[in-house]
Amino acid sequence: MNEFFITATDTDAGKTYVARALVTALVNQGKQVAVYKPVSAGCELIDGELVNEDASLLQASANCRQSISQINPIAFAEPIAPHIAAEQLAQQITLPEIMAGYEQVKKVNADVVITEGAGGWRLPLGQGHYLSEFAKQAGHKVILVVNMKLGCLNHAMLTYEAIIADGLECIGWVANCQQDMPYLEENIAHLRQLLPAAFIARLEYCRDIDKAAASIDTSALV
Ligand SMILES: Nc1ncnc2c1ncn2[C@@H]1O[C@H](COP(=O)(O)OP(=O)(O)OP(=O)(O)O)[C@@H](O)[C@H]1O
Ligand SMILES: C[C@H](N)[C@H](N)CCCCCC(=O)O
Ligand SMILES: [Mg+2]
Repeated sequence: MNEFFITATDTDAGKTYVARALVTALVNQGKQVAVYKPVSAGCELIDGELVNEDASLLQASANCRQSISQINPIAFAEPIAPHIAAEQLAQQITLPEIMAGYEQVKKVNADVVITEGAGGWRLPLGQGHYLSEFAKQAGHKVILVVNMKLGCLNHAMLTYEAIIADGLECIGWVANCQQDMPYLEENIAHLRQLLPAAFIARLEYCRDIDKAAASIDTSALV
């Protein structure tokens, strides 16, 4: 089983978008693909269950018939930093809970599991822990989504450095070009030189996820 963790330069950078495109590309190659979104904040209450949009979108792209609660075991209603949402409810987000949720996902026996983080690499869980520790404990390979906008060079480099300093492998990065950026080509060219990871995709603004999927080079993932 191949296991990947999607992180990004920031929240709203395109992790879910890239994860959906990647899942779609792998499903189109005939793979069984499962998904995991361990922690979410920003949910709708549907039939008594907190449903996060990322989890629903990932569920719709994947092909392992997972429930929303299996995909996203830790969910908070408010769209805020998850550990603050937990604090407000006098709850704690713990790594064992996140690992236990992942054990359930592994039982699906998929060929590939794509996990989407929340926020950026160093997302706090509270009590001095971070979501990056889950990626490390689970031994995931990391894919970095760079939201192409002014300031992304610094964010991309710092994120890459933190992934490596944590002892994980960053196997690839995606340039997510969802907005106009002056000198976009130059910025991408510099990142290709600066980031020692495979350039997996350049994604333009596009609402058609199948088109985005077709732009992904999955060869670095095998
Ligand atoms: N290349 C793109 N083309 C069109 N829309 C995009 C693209 N990239 C991202 N978006 C849209 O931008 C918004 C933010 O992207 P997304 O939800 O994937 O970010 P995220 O990193 O997953 O955020 P979060 O930290 O909340 O999980 C979404 O509405 C998404 O559909
Ligand atoms: C609500 C938002 N869309 C994400 N789900 C959570 C982003 C948390 C970011 C925390 C931080 O690093 O400041
Ligand atoms: Mg997301």
